[in-house]
Amino acid sequence: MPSIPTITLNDGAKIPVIGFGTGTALRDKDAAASVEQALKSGFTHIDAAQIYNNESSVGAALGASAVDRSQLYLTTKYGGGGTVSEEFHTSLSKLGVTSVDLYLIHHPQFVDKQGIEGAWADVEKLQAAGLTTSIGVSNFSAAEVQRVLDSGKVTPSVNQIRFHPYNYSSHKALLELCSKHSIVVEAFGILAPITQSPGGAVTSVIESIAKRINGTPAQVLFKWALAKGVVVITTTNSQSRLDEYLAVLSLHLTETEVAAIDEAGALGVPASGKA
Ligand SMILES: NC(=O)C1=CN([C@@H]2O[C@H](COP(=O)(O)OP(=O)(O)OC[C@H]3O[C@@H](n4cnc5c(N)ncnc54)[C@H](O)[C@@H]3O)[C@@H](O)[C@H]2O)C=CC1
Ligand SMILES: O=CCc1c[nH]c2ccccc12
Repeated sequence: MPSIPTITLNDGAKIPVIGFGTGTALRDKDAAASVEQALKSGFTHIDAAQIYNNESSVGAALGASAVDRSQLYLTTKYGGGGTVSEEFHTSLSKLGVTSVDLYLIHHPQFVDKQGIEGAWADVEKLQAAGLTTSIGVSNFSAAEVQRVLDSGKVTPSVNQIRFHPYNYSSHKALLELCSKHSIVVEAFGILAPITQSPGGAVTSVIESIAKRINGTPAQVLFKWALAKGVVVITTTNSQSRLDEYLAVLSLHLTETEVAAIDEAGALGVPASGKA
């Protein structure tokens, strides 16, 4: 089983470039079997969150796995409700771990009266206490990232955002700011051109590239995102899709193909689709 390559974050920690998500279809569900299947298939990076309401089942799968904690990359996210410290410790307890690799503020709207600045200061304290190796944000706009940069002592290591060819050009200012501060972008919703906006300009381009590389359109979208230097967070309950996702590691797109996907994406989602 080939090991998943890593990217080095701005704090020196290494993050596997593909992660298995426990939200979307697994939200509010027992995720144990799906996480166990992903770990057995070779995923070592698990993306959890307080609001997915399934951290205990994720923890059960981690506990049952033959994979040592030191070989796992575990993320969870602050979802509001209580203070950052309270919710973080509840997450640790549910996940059955003593620390995580990455803790994110899940959404700028989840920070309540403490505000973005107050929540970030609390997240920084968790890192200083050695309870999370890296810290970051999710669904933050460029203006919201700038507020963290202006108020914080620590630069976020990650911003996890919805990212696919149809919204890539709209992220220009955010991606430039993240790049300037070496903030790694994590992509969710990368398969939106297949799952939510089929039949648009991107479809024919990724189908044609898939034929050339003897792969699938989903694999082309993953490779496109990896070519942009982002970490891909995806999910599935299907063994064949897990194998399909991990097989991207041995595929290659040319610069011309990446540019062709950019151009098709910039034409926008089809009328029936979702950006
Ligand atoms: N930070 C945030 O606010 C958010 C984070 N996430 C994280 O990202 C993870 C992945 O998010 P998604 O948007 O679900 O990822 P995704 O865009 O990779 O889609 C995965 C879904 O596509 C389906 N799929 C795969 N290949 C397909 C094909 N050829 N045809 C049709 N369907 C296909 C899979 O079965 C799965 O349900 C979540 O589980 C969660 O961990 C997701 C949403 C928001
Ligand atoms: O983790 C994902 C939660 C979520 C689901 N849909 C959206 C849309 C925008 C931000 C977060 C989410």
